[in-house]
Amino acid sequence: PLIIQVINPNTSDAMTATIAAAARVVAAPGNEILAVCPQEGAPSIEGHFDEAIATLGVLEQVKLGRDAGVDGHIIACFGDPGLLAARELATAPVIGIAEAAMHLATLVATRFSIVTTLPRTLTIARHLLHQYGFERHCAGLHAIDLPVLALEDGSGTAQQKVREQCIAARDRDGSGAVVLGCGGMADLARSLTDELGIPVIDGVSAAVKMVEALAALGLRTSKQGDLAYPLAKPLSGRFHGLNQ
Ligand SMILES: NC(=O)NC1=NC(=O)NC1=O
Repeated sequence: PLIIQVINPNTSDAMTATIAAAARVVAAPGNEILAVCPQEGAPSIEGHFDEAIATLGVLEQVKLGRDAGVDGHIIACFGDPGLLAARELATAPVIGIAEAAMHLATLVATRFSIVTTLPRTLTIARHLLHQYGFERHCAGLHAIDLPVLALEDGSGTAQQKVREQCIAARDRDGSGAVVLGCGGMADLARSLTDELGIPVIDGVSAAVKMVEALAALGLRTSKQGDLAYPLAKPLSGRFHGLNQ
């Protein structure tokens, strides 16, 4: 059995619980989901600045997980904050939910759309499409124009907006699949897939199965070249020891 660390990079416990539940639904029997979030940081991540703040907390959690011997790390925020830095620190695989969802979307459709939260985070999704090489696969990007934590306010308004944007994406973009662009949407994928009749993909569950696949194949983060462990040097103050 595996221990899979799922890191919610924001500090909102309700969203950590949503993410953890979605991960546990799909985890193979016997595999443990260790859901964590940074002790300090941003309550939600809605832009480049928030991502920079969150990255330190992600790295601290990755180090704790590695030292606890987890079999994989998942960065459960759609910006995949700190992904490559985390891979330097990690021994086990590190999967971001955006890359996981995008990869799976390309396996079931020739073109996919993305539905995310605030319009200003659309640029972050575009940057990831470029970084991962999926620009030509993405037929459209949509935002529900609600803040991330609206997904946890219990009103159902955000969930309804996600549903509307997924339907619009299916009917207007000519895409065969939709990627949910927020960790807080993780619990919506199954019901939307059934209702819309096309694959609606959540990156949390996608990442859990990718970690399981990599572990089954004996594949871990390469420590050759740029993903080798961080160079040994004395880090000062709050960063002391983080690179060890
Ligand atoms: N595009 C997003 O909504 N990104 C996110 N911000 C968070 O705090 N969690 C996410 O997944």
